[in-house]
Amino acid sequence: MSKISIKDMDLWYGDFQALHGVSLEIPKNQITAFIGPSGCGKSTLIKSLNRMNDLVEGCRIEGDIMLDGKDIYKSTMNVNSLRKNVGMVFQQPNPFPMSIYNNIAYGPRTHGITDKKQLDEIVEKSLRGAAIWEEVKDDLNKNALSISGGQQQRICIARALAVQPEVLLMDEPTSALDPISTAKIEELVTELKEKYTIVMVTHNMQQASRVSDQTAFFFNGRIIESGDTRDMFTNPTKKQTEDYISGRFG
Ligand SMILES: Nc1ncnc2c1ncn2[C@@H]1O[C@H](COP(=O)(O)OP(=O)(O)OP(=O)(O)O)[C@@H](O)[C@H]1O
Repeated sequence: MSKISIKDMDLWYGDFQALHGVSLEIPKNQITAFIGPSGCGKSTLIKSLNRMNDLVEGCRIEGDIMLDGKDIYKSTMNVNSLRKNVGMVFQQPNPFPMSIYNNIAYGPRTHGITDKKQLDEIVEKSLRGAAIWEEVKDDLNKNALSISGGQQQRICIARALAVQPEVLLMDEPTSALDPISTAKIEELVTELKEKYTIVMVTHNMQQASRVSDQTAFFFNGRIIESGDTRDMFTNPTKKQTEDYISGRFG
C-alpha cells in the first residue's frame, strides 16, 4: 500500500490556481523525487503533505491526501501529530540558535520527554541516524549556527528524526551545499529510506536519478508524468519530460 495517496488535488492561493488535478501514489520506504522548472508547484505540493500550507492565508485545497489511508485534511486530524509523523527539512539549513544538543532535544521536549537519560539517548540516536554523531559528539554544547552548512543541514535532519517521523519531506535539501556535503546528504538519504518514506524536491537531475526510486515531473501546476525513476530518465513517455530532463528547457 502507498504511504501517501494524493487524488485529484487542486490548490489555490487566493484566485491563483497553483495545482491542477494532481494524483500521485507515494510508496512506503522509497524515495520519491519531484522535478520540474521553477514555479511549477513542487514546493506547493510537498508543503501540502504536512499541511504547512495551512499557514498561508488564502490557500484552499480540494481533493484528497491520505496518509496510511487517513484523510489529512479532515477536520478531526490533529495537525501537530501529523507534523510529528511527517517531518520536514528545508532548502536553507535552519538550526535553532541554540546548542546542537538542544536543537535535537527540542522536539522530544515539546512532546513531553523531560528525562535527561532518555533525551541523551534520543540525541545520540538521531545524530547517528543523520550521520553526524562522530563529527559533533564532543561539541554537543556548541551553538549549532557555528558549524558548517553541510553539518547544519544534517543537524536539521537529526532534529526531524528526533520525534520519530514516518515520512521525511525534503525541499531542495542540498541546493545550498557544496558537492562534498551534497554527496553526504545523498548517501544519508539513501540509508534513511530503509526506515522512512522520503519525498524530495530537487532541481538537480543527476541527484534525482542517483537517489530516487520514483520521480514525478511537474509543469505548470500539473504532474505531466510519474513513475520509476530509471524508466523516466531512460525512456520518458511525454515530450515535455524528455525536453526537461535533457536540459532543453527549465
Ligand atoms: N504563498 C503564495 N501565495 C501566492 N502564490 C504562491 C505562493 N507560494 C507559491 N505561489 C505560486 O505558486 C506557484 C507554484 O510555486 P511553488 O513554489 O510551489 O513552485 P516550485 O515548483 O516549488 O518552484 P521553485 O522550484 O522555484 O521552488 C508559483 O506560480 C508561485 O508564484
